[in-house]
Amino acid sequence: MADIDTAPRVKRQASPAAVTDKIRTEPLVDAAEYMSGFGNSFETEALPGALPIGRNSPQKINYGLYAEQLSGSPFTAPQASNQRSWLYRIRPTVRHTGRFQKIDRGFIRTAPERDDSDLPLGQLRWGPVPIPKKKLTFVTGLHTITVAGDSEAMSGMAAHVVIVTESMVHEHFFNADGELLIVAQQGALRFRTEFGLIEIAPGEICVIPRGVIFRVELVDGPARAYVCENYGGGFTLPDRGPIGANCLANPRDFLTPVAAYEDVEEPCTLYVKWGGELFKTEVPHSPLDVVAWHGNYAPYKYNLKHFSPVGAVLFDHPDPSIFTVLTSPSETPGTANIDFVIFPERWGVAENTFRPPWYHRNIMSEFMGLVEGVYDAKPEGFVPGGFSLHNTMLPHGPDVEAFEQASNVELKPVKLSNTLAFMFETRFRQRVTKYAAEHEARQDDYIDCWKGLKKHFDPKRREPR
Ligand SMILES: O=C(O)Cc1cc(O)ccc1O
Ligand SMILES: [Fe+2]
Repeated sequence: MADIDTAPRVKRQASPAAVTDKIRTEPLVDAAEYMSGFGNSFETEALPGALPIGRNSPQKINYGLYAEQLSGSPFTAPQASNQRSWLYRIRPTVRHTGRFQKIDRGFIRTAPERDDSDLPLGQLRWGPVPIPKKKLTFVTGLHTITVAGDSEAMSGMAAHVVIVTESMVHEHFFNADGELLIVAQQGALRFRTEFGLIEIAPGEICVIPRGVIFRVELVDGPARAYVCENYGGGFTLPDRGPIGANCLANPRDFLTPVAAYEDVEEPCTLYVKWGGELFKTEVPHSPLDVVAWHGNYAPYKYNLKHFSPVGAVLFDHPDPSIFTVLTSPSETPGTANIDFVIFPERWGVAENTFRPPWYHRNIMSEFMGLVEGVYDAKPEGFVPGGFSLHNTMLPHGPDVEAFEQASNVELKPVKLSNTLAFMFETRFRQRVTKYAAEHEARQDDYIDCWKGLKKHFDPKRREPR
């Protein structure tokens, strides 16, 4: 039996999740509650009757709330990609921002800047970035590893590693440069957002759309996560083509929080990433004051255990696109701005097949991370919390050990267990930041993992068909 969480995940009775005196650092008693579905038009209210019925913007709103629209696509985007939500809140967001002050952006970088280092072109791999003793929040702990494309043109991405050792208290953040896909690797994270509460643990992901205000708290100790910042079209489910209506990531397994607000009159700092710079603004109250909302532009989470992989059931190794969880499309059909691809537990059954990834060169660039376990192409050196970069057109594939093993092993059905790797794959080159280039976790000897691949060529050798 696959180890699948069968407990109900969606509590349908939304209880008012209000906090009225101070900002919480403990989970709400009745912690996260979610609604199921991907890209739905959701509606949720933390106080009964807070949502106007049949209209968005009546003259007066129950409880004295303000109505505000948050647009995730141009007003006139085609129906299928049109995204917006209506938020009914204690104060409009314009009251949650004062004058902005530019501050040090730390290790955050944004395309298209070249954060020059002397690192020559090459296949690259890093061990895990250690979790230090010093205090790092979700904002100060963001370390950019690669940038790709052009955030000004709203295309491309950045790959970051975030290390969190401290909860944000009286601090909030929004990113105007892109949406954030967070892949929890070590330790759980609680996202208190304008739209409600999301908790993720290793093996789970969440997506915070561009512009959504949130703060991040620790749940059970320090945390490390990978973050894909998507400057382009919002992540969506890939078309399944001939696979049909089911498998891969199913819409019902995506969870969006129910409304939860706090009515807190205490000084708060709002950090904003805008145009590659970091700003802050101070206001005397919490911005997480949305009592009700409806719409299809909202954060969501997904447990990667619910991904149903489809693969080769007789022979050969399919392209990794078969394992796409989410895709950020570009204007060119079939050419993703980003594909978020996972390599989860699965069975290997293909006959007369070299089962690990083939040796290859790819026009797309591949940033990979490992949440847990072992990746079949790299049994050594690619460790949980680490990451690798195989850039546009750079050759790569299984290391010597994986090649020897897969070339000689008896091909019985084998369960690949204890493994969860992923890839942020983009159509753009990924530029390595100075921080990543100079980091001591970078494995200078990475390319030696292929050094032992020997010449086996023999013009007289024939394999049985
Ligand atoms: O390079 C990698 O390890 C990722 C990858 C996996 C796979 O099964 C096929 C192609 C590919 O790029
Ligand atoms: Fe690859």
